[in-house]
Amino acid sequence: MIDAISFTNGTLRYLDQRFLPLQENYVETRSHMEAIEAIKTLAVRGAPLIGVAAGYTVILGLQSYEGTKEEFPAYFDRLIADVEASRPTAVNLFFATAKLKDLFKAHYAALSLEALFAAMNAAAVEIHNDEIANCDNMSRHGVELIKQDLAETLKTRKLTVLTHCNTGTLATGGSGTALGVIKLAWQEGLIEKVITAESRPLLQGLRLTAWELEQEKIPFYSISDSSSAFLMQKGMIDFGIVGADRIASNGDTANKIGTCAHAISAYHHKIPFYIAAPVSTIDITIDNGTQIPIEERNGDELRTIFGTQVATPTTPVINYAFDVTPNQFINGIVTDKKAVTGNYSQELQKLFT
Ligand SMILES: CSC[C@H]1O[C@H](OP(=O)(O)O)[C@H](O)[C@@H]1O
Repeated sequence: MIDAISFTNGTLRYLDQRFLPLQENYVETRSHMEAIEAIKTLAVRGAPLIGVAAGYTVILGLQSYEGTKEEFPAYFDRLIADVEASRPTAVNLFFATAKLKDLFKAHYAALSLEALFAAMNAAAVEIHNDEIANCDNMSRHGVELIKQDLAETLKTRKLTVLTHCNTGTLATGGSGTALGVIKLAWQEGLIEKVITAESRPLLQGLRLTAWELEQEKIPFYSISDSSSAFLMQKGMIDFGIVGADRIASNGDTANKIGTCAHAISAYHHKIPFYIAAPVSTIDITIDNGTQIPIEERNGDELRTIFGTQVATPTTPVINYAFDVTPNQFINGIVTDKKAVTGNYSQELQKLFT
């Protein structure tokens, strides 16, 4: 399996995703500021992997601390704030920092800094291991849902599935969320081919999902984001499955920009459209998608393509990194605990009991 991220002997090692698939550059660092920059620049990306990286980034910050125990709370607050400022939408990042903040609150007074840091280090490793395990559970639940919902089609032929952005090993450290479901469905003989939307502007679909599918020898075609409606109209897509960066308690889902257009088109063409995400991506504290902070990124991501200027430097740009798909366009939310369908407000809440 691709080694997207690891933490060994106090050193964070990650595969810099900005240069894939043409260059496989691994980076090692012991600097939490460098790790934060890696998250900001999408060298490390993908909601679950951002959560894993956030945990390890805090550990790097702890390793750099040289002050007294009395001075530590102020340092820890700044460290957490810097990590949480790296990317605002993927709730997995805040899920990870919340775990570490809870450990601080519970144990700072009683433990030595050494013991507290050891407990936080163990928690960061647990977050990573959990995300890997989540993928396997999610994949199983997703395949069962596909077998159920597409049973009629499966009687006569295999399926063609649309996906968007990258939700595989590069986004999770495990087999993947949506792409993990796709990989298992392929292994079980359910999939004919994958249609991977390029995912402008940073092309996670064209670059990263295509690279993962090539590694897995799964047949696929890449398409421009704007092609999905036409392929659906021509009957070339049987279902869609994508990841998520934050899911509201009513099932409204934030995911890579372009997702909502695919979902609305799928709804119009009566094609099932699913979200696959670990429970750590669900923000049960918010009622609906309007409350999800949507990251706006530098307009140069559109004005240039990987260093080549394609628009004038003064071209005005609106560059939202994510959009929000209303729950009415989502046929099911596949999590590591179960596949949720029906009344999301009720059913998602049950995942936390
Ligand atoms: C496993 S879901 C990953 C999720 O994260 C991606 O965003 P980014 O590449 O900007 O980190 C995209 O929204 C994926 O769906």
